[in-house]
Amino acid sequence: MITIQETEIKERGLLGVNRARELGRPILMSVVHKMDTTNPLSFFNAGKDRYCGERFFWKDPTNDMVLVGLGISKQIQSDQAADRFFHVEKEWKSFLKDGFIFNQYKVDGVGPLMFGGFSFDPFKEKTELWSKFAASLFHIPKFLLSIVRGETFLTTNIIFTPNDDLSLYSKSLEERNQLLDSLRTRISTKSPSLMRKNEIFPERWKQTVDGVVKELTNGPLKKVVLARELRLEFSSVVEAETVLESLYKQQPASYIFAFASNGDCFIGASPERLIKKQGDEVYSTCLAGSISRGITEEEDQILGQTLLADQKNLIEHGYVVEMIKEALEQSCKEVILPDKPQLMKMRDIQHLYTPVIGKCGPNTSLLLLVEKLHPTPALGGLPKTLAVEKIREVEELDRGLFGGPLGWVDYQQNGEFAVAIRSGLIQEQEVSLFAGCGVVSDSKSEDEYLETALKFRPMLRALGGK
Ligand SMILES: C=C(O[C@H]1C=CC=C(C(=O)O)[C@@H]1O)C(=O)O
Ligand SMILES: [Mg+2]
Repeated sequence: MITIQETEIKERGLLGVNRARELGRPILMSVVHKMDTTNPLSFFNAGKDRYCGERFFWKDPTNDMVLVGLGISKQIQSDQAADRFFHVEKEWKSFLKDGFIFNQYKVDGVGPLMFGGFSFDPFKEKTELWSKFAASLFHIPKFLLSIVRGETFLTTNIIFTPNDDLSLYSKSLEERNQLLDSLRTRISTKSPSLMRKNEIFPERWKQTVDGVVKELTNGPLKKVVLARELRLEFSSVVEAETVLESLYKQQPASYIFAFASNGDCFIGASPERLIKKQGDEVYSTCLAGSISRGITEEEDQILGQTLLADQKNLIEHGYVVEMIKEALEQSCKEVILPDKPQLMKMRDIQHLYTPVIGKCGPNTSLLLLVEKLHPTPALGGLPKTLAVEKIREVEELDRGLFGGPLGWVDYQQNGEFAVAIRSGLIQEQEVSLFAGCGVVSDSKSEDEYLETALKFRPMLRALGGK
């Protein structure tokens, strides 16, 4: 329980009202409190009725940062393609300007923070599938639960407009108390049954892979990542909280995310970091090259060793390392990475993995780094622009947020973005799953097809399918 003094209500209410009137525009007031340990899934569930299409969830693989947002106090959204990263950053900074932030904790991920993502390719024609999400979409929640390295905080964001009066502050606190009172609410854990599985044109997809392979042998394209969709139909509405709970249990080493917008929910468990910024340090990940897990420990090790020595996968991985290193060297004083990949083992799949650390200036923009990196050749290809154009031309899928940068930025401009893969889009009784694979000149379309099937598995399991 958070106790509030009467004087705080009056003083802060007055501050907000006065400044909004003085400046003649909306003003943010953000208040941070420390809380007792709270289950993040219960917090997400507590928002089910009141904030249904206005929720997000984020957990990083180390469990250092869990974020749950309920309600929307401000939305930054645009379908404009040009300079989209710059525009989001500009709007974020102008939203923070002249606001009041009551935060005594020097911890990243608390206080005002925006969560959201960018579509994979804003120049690709948008289809009905992604109609509920703007191509650049960020939410600044009304209430943010942050669990940072084991400590729990609650941020309440209030927007004072010139027409508001003192009572806005106390109303917001009332709403918060109601929310905290409903934390114990349990949701039904009954999963709907999977009725139909529809692979979207698998044979045509393989032909597209074959066509791209032919082009790769003649250059200048070296790698193109091609993705496909699996559309699922269930016996009743699929609840994001049930899927989230399953992903949380089944994929502890992944980023777990859910992002609801206008009734649809983009959800997944991605192993891939795009970029994390903490002060003047940045961290990225090269992840590309895949093989299945073994049933026995021995088989698993043999598969891992096979992957580490496989030329096709080493080339596929090497392109990602080359590009990320080069992109970070443009913004960082120092970039450190091992000279050989190691293995990252997830529940269904193992990957070639090279971690990258960079030292940048304290004022380096996180979104500028996102712009430089996205898409890495793990999702786009090499050379970057040509590969994205090729995908736009030959891929039938509207990727939307799949494969794009998804994550958060706090008011100190720290934050983290994952590459939104191993993911799906929940649309009431139906769900689309997405998976891609790196196509290089040695690729065989049948193998790539099987690799994408493996990548559907984490989401399929979480949905109760096989
Ligand atoms: C594009 C995906 O995975 C990427 C990340 C790791 C390994 C990959 C690969 O081996 O092809 C992909 O580049 C996906 O999961 O949809
Ligand atoms: Mg691959």
